[in-house]
Amino acid sequence: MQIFDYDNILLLPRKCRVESRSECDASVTLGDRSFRLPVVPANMKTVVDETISLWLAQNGYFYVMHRFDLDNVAFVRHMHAQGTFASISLGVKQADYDTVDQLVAAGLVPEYITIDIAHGHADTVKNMIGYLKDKLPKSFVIAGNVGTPEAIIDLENWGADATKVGIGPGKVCITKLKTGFGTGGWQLSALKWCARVATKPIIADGGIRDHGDIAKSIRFGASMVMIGSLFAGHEESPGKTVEVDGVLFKEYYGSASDFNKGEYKHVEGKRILEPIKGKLADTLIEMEQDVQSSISYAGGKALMDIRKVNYVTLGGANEGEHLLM
Ligand SMILES: NC(=O)C1=CN([C@@H]2O[C@H](COP(=O)(O)OP(=O)(O)OC[C@H]3O[C@@H](n4cnc5c(N)ncnc54)[C@H](OP(=O)(O)O)[C@@H]3O)[C@@H](O)[C@H]2O)C=CC1
Ligand SMILES: Nc1nc2c(ncn2[C@@H]2O[C@H](COP(=O)(O)O)[C@@H](O)[C@H]2O)c(=O)[nH]1
Repeated sequence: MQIFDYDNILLLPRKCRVESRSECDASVTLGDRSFRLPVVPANMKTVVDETISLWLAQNGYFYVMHRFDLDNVAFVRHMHAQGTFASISLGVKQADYDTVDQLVAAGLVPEYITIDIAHGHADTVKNMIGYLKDKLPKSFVIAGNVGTPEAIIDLENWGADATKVGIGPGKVCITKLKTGFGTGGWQLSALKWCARVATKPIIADGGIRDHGDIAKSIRFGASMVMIGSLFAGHEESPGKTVEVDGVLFKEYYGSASDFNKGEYKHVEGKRILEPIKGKLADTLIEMEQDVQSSISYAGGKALMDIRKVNYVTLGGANEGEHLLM
């Protein structure tokens, strides 16, 4: 198996089929909804909050609300009252089963539910998927995180409608250092490996550092990418604003960091500062334009045309050209 990451790959252009990049459609379908971009901000406390979730939903973007110190029932009710879809996260503990029961009792059906735990290839996830499919059969269930084809096959067989791939590639992840496991450093080829067996959408989660990495993820089998660090440093970002030598930053911490957990136990995340770079809406527009450019370089008009391109690997033993035959 070839091992590579975002920095070791470049996609190869095909003859252009548009006169303007505005003809290229960056939208993607997940479940029975279509979204402007194949990008979702990470379901982390320093990346999304209720206000950002509502704004994203109302402006044609997918979102996944985080699950920490949150009343999921009130959140779903609020989103539905605003006329938008509800997309929540759950864990696998008794409190999460209680949340499902409360949603059912209140007659609330979230359109999207993401089961979000560190080691998603687990019977606890199997049981939660089964519970959701029984109690909330109309909800679209995303399950993760995983990093192997075996896990993709199991999660799909257990009933997940989409899977999330990425164990430790994130900017505030320390899973690799603390446990010796994960896809950190080879996330893109792990995605390729997983995509070979997937029959349902994959969300590639973590490790995106540049907008071009979105197209690379699509090329290697993702339907969507989840991004934390590139979204954490905006004026509206929920993290605390910190001033260092006259420069403004936003704090960005891992969901498995002591900052999120409130205790130092099974810590697999850290806290960093991201420079503030303006408004979230502007970054999303720039991302859309960059994905449109990617589609045009792919010689296409639609997002999935990116899947048709060849690529080269740069540096290392795998260096060379890779042609689609
Ligand atoms: N994508 C990634 O690489 C990672 C992401 N995270 C994020 O951090 C947050 C917290 O995750 P998590 O700690 O799973 O959530 P929770 O604290 O809600 O734990 C979920 C359940 O899984 C158990 N659990 C957690 N890790 C493992 C493991 N390695 N093996 C067996 N059981 C495990 C926990 O029990 P117990 O704690 O008693 O073991 C608990 O019962 C999530 O948002 C997650 O996505 C965390 C680490 C890696
Ligand atoms: N190993 C850990 N992974 C974490 C933690 N908190 C979040 N995450 C994952 O990172 C991505 C975001 O990655 P980025 O490279 O875009 O910043 C996020 O979606 C989670 O999957 C953590 O504490 N430890």
